[in-house]
Amino acid sequence: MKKIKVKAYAKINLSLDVLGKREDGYHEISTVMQSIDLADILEFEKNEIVKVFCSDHRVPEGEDNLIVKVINLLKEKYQKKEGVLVKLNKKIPLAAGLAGGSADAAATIVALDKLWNLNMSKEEKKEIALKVGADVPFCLEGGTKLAKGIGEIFENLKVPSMSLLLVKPDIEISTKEIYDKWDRLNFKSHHATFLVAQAIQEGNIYKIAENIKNDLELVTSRECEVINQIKEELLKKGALGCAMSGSGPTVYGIFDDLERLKRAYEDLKEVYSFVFFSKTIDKGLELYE
Ligand SMILES: C[C@](O)(CO)[C@H](O)COP(=O)(O)OP(=O)(O)OC[C@H]1O[C@@H](n2ccc(N)nc2=O)[C@H](O)[C@@H]1O
Ligand SMILES: Nc1ncnc2c1ncn2[C@@H]1O[C@H](COP(=O)(O)OP(=O)(O)OP(=O)(O)O)[C@@H](O)[C@H]1O
Repeated sequence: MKKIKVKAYAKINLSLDVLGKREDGYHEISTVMQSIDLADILEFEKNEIVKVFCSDHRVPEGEDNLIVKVINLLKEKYQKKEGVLVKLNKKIPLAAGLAGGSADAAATIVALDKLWNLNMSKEEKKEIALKVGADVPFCLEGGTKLAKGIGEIFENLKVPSMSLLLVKPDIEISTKEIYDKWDRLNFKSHHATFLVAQAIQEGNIYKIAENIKNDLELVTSRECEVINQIKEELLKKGALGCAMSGSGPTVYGIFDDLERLKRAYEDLKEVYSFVFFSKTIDKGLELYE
């Protein structure tokens, strides 16, 4: 029986400017999105029924799972009667600001396109992706992108390779709540994206690290003081710069010295439940048939 295996990579936001609220409730943003070397592994196999098995029991296995959402959208669009078995080996922490569910959704689009011989165009894949979530179109493409709109209008960038330390405190964040609070709190954007994109174009990791900034950090760190604490610790331990990813709570630091990074990893893993040594990569998905 044909099986397809996909590695679905997480993302971080090297910048995130919130520019305003649209009529549909979504926010216009300007952000630099970056794939990182931290991935869920998914296996897809033809079957009569639809069933998702996940290694982490906190992940919903029914209709709320973004994988199931993609399967149902594709079944409807292409009038498919068959099902699929999906095994998800979850490595990307949940509700962490790292687009874990979105990466799984993107993986499902490319896997089912192959498994069900759908011959989807790039535009058709993107259309399904956007129906599932704002981060899913990025996860389909991956790499480094300047993203506008609600995060789906792209310009390619090429980032120099960077070593990162990710630290996630033990809290889970609702993206919707954080955007809602952004409106209520009336914060002003830092407009960091332009400077970060410029630094990337110059290939200058020091300038990138100096400028990384995420507007949503203003909201999340109000409730989770630990975010500022992690940032302070990362800087003290030699990070060139650090910021929160997405709606949080994961914080990452950029390092140019692997010895310092290793020491920071050893120290911080004694304190926080998820500490991960990662690096930037140039793709969002990897498919094995
Ligand atoms: C914070 C980021 O991760 C940064 O890349 C994204 O903007 C969020 O992307 P996502 O989690 O895929 O978002 P979705 O699942 O589509 O939306 C969750 C909720 O976040 C809010 N949302 C999301 C994206 C956006 N540009 N504006 C928003 O206001 C909406 O209230 C929406 O109901
Ligand atoms: N395949 C999936 N993997 C993880 N969570 C999923 C999945 N499908 C649905 N969910 C639900 O979505 C919630 C948010 O999960 P996810 O890990 O995608 O958040 P996130 O990384 O903060 O996303 P983003 O960065 O795109 O805002 C989870 O708490 C879970 O209930």
